[in-house]
Amino acid sequence: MKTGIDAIAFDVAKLHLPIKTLALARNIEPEKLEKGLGLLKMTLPDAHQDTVVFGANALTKLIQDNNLKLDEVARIYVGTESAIDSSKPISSFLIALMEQKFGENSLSECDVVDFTFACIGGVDAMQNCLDFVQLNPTKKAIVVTTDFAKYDLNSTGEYTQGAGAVAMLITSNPKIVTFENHWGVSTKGVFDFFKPYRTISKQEITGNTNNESWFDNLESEIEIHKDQPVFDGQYSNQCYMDRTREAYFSFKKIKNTQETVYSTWTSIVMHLPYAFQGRRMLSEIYALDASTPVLNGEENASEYQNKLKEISKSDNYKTFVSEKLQPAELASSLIGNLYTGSIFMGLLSTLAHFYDTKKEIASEKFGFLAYGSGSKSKVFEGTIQPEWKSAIANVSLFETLEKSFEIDFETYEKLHKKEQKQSIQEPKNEWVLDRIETEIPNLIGARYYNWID
Ligand SMILES: CC(C)(COP(=O)([O-])OP(=O)([O-])OC[C@H]1O[C@@H](n2cnc3c(N)ncnc32)[C@H](O)[C@@H]1OP(=O)([O-])[O-])[C@@H](O)C(=O)NCCC(=O)NCCSC(=O)C[C@@](C)(O)CC(=O)[O-]
Repeated sequence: MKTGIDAIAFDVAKLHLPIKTLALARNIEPEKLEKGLGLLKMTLPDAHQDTVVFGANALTKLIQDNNLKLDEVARIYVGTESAIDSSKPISSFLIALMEQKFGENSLSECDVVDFTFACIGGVDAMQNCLDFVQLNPTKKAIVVTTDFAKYDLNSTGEYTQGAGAVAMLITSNPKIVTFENHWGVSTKGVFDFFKPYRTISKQEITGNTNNESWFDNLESEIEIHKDQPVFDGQYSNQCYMDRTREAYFSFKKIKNTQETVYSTWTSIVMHLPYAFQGRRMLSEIYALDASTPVLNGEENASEYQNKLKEISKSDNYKTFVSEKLQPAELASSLIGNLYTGSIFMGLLSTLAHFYDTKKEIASEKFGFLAYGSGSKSKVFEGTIQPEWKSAIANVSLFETLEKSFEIDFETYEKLHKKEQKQSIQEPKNEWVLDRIETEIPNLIGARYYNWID
């Protein structure tokens, strides 16, 4: 029995800063970001938005566009690394919001949970749901990925920011893509990118040495949560390359094949922290799994790197990139990093591109190379289904991204620093964060949301 993605919906932040504006403000050559990394715009949340809002908007669209009956949905599993609470998962908020809109107790028997492993949590959630549907073919599951990729101002991550969510219906005999049960995995515990609990000594804030209570904080250290990660960009690239290479060859071993695996894939969909990450990182796998070996294993470290550079500039590799990778990059250039949603947005971008260019891809195989910092990669493959076109006909990906609202640099910095309290765009047909409780003691921090028609 086949299992896979039956329907997709998305909600990407509707505000963007052109990359050129950021580059000029930061004294970076715009060509480096546009032509070197493939960036054109970066999206960011409006004042009324957070990751619950994006997830709830994508989920609401998925339910409405596909006339889903909520009592048929057995589970909603969320992939995120932008949780807003250390105990209450985003999926618990989503249940409450969907019941607010579609009726009390309509999801009371639905199993929900969040999966967190940096950018790969959405793939983990999906793999789990595929197994569930395999065991329970009449049941439906939903995977929601939702994140806000926020980096410190002036950091090398700043130009890779983005925000939004993707929601997918996982069923038996799906309309869009089925996945084979072959999963190449590579894992290693490293610190390439992470979001630790940070502390500031109370003494540094108050100037007092006697640990006096400060806003009810009795501890001598004040804990700080930041959305922005601690990271080492070039090291994270190396971890990305190492894990995906290992997972790729693990996948090849599981498939028990001698052939060049990537040649069997019409498109390759990778985790894209920025549009050109895939093409910059894949040249090694391209060389190592080539039918005529390009690397002989005798090279020293610098010869190896030089050969990879040479390969990545070759005409053959450029053709390979434009055929197999470029369709997935198109949306990424206009959005930025979606963390858990990036790989699924890459799939949607590829499908939307082939839909718009009228290329028939039914029965074609796609390769998927997922990565999450910390670090883990999963490599798997899927087959596009005969009804893929009708299933994405109303998704309107590029038309929606086209309507994104451009903001200026000053507004961007105000939003980033949370100084902008008023919404830039009036909300319409979407969820908004209405308020956060500050008075009632046993509800401090509770977040309340409303649907705006
Ligand atoms: C991604 C990095 C490291 C990039 O770091 P960087 O230092 O900004 O850029 P670079 O020097 O690595 O590359 C610049 C490219 O632009 C080219 N260039 C230069 N000038 C020009 C010009 N004038 N015209 C045309 N091209 C130009 C230059 O030649 C080079 O291309 P290449 O060497 O590949 O050919 C940085 O943005 C960063 O630190 N980002 C945050 C971390 C990150 O995204 N890491 C990616 C891997 S880890 C990951 O994917 C997981 C993640 C981040 O999503 C988190 C998670 O799992 O949750």
